[in-house]
Amino acid sequence: MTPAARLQAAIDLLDLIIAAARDDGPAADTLIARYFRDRRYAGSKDRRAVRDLVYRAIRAYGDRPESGRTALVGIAREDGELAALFDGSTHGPAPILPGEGASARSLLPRWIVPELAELISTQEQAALLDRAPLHIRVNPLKTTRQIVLARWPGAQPIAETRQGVALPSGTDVESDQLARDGALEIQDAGSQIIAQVCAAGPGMTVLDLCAGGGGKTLALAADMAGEGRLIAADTVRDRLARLVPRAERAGCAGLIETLLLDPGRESERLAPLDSQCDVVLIDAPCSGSGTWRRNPEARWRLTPDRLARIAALQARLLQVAAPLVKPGGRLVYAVCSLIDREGHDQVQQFVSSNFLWSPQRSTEAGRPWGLGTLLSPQHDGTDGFFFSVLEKPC
Ligand SMILES: C[S@@+](CC[C@H](N)C(=O)[O-])C[C@H]1O[C@@H](n2cnc3c(N)ncnc32)[C@H](O)[C@@H]1O
Repeated sequence: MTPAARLQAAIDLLDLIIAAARDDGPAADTLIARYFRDRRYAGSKDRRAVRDLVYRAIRAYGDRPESGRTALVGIAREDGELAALFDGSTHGPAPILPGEGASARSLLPRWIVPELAELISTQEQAALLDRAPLHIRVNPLKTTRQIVLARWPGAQPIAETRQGVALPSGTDVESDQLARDGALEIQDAGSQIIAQVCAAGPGMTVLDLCAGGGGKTLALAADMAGEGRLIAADTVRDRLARLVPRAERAGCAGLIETLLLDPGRESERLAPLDSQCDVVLIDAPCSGSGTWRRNPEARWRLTPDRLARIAALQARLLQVAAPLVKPGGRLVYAVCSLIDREGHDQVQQFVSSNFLWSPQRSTEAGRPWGLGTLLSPQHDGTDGFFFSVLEKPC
């Protein structure tokens, strides 16, 4: 492919990605893979160049661009070499017309900025799109942090985590024997801290209400050292199915029960756990604004309506979870988001109608924010999270 043809391919792909973001369609990576499956003439260099252009555009715009062309014309305005590729050649894009519309750069969707926690400075907002570090969690059921630290030059323990290790970016973790044996998992330090503040221990009954593929479930299982009852619940069968082989590899399958919930009827299925749980973790479905550095395209999918629906679900999940905690037990509420409506305000609202529950400060990590803690990429080197630990009255 000529450089101009690669640019046209990026424009076409961005059109598909923009439409999918608007209509809740497939993720950018899926669309890119499909696009090249149908274009076998594109070699690996072509694919890499097109993908780089697509992601450059995705990172450049917080608001969904009008089209692939307006997105790349916007970038071409700052990059003469790219502008020269709008050359009207056979497979290339038409020349840029004088006064042609171009998308305006922004880091975050404009409407979201006033929704972010006040603590998040403009610099921190920019850091939400920085490159994410590579963090792993060592599985103490299989190995030790010392062994893992010795495995890779440049590996560093992560402060505030018991089992976290930061690795140089690009380290091939997934094909390493330790990963294949379930001795480590790729997991952001923020997620590790949230699992830690649950303070799960041997012999406890623990419910992971939104367990998904089980990232935090596995960390809870390790803290329980294989003893007790750990229920991993979710409304999506495929996500829970992914947890099973991971738990087997991690050596904790015997501890974990999976429980598929019916959306809207969660309480019926969970009734046998009424007042039984030492810990309930709600790792709530959220906008994901704290993980936009890993998934920048998600900025184009979030709308005010969608945020309102997510916030309503989060409030309902707090109501579902509260009766399941035993007197003196803990409810841990977490979102990978820095939007107050999803974190700070949810807990405030919960405690105002459940005023005997007491918020606990259970880690030195992050900054106190309302009745919980905020973690952010710039301040803490983690993804962005809000979490709160609430103790049920005895
Ligand atoms: C933030 S993700 C969980 C990530 C997971 N805890 C981990 O650490 O890998 C939120 C999860 O909530 C689940 N979910 C959505 N609605 C739910 C509901 N009504 N009840 C329980 N889980 C729900 C989603 O399917 C999704 O897996």
